[in-house]
Amino acid sequence: MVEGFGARLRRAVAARGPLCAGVDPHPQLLRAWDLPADAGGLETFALTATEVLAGHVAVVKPQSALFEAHGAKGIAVLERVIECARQAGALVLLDVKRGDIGSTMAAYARAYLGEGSPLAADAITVSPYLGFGALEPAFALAGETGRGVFVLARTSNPEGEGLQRADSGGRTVAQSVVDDAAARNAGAVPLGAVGVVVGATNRPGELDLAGLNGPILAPGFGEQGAGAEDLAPLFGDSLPDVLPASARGLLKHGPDPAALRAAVLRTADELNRVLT
Ligand SMILES: O=C(O)c1cc(=O)[nH]c(=O)n1[C@@H]1O[C@H](COP(=O)(O)O)[C@@H](O)[C@H]1O
Repeated sequence: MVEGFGARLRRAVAARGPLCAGVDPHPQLLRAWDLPADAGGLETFALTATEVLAGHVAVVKPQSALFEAHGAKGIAVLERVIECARQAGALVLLDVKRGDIGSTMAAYARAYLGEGSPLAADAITVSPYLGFGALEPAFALAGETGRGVFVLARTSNPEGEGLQRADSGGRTVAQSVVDDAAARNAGAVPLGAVGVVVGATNRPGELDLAGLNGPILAPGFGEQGAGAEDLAPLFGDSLPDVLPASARGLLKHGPDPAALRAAVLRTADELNRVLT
């Protein structure tokens, strides 16, 4: 039987700490690294960043859109980033935010979670807007292959509030996503494979995460304004399952690999101090 994603993630976090390093090759960052904003620049940027970051963190999160923007060449670089991160011992959470009707979702699942697919990662981000149940093919394939799925619940951006805090039968939409994920994770040991995304920029007390039994991706840490000290008030007892994610806050320290390495080590230390 394959080892579940929850167990794989627990092991990685125990060894390296909870920081999730984003590999987001924004054109502005390429320019700041003195690279052309083309596929060649993308390749140098993404592989340099991944080689440095993936040796020190449990999870690397490449942002797919920033590779897709370069067409087929960008996708080829993304495949190499996934491989490079894996070689360096990190789990790869591919940030693709997919979500579709079930039959199409099955195709997305095969692309990103299927054994042998060139773009298969250890986990992906998905959007529940077509219904939590429409994501079932991704949950099923992730379960079979020891991979994970992170469902957007309460995102880090200010525009998410109206939709995610709307009433859904006496609870917020965001809480209903958390509850559906909890139902999917019930009984999993040590941790289920269905995670949720809850931005680190959110206010404490909005969500009940106690029964989730799954990982929580917390982007917004770093460049979007949340700091290590915000995590305990926001996540309380769920803190051990939180993966604080930062991309630009780390990547802006390149292109010097030593400076980038120092930044990721500093951030990981800061988190360890607050979280332990
Ligand atoms: O799913 C995500 O990763 C995500 C969800 C969310 O609520 N907010 C959010 O910022 N993200 C992603 O996390 C990354 C944040 O990047 P930085 O703001 O540069 O640290 C980007 O790749 C976003 O697309």
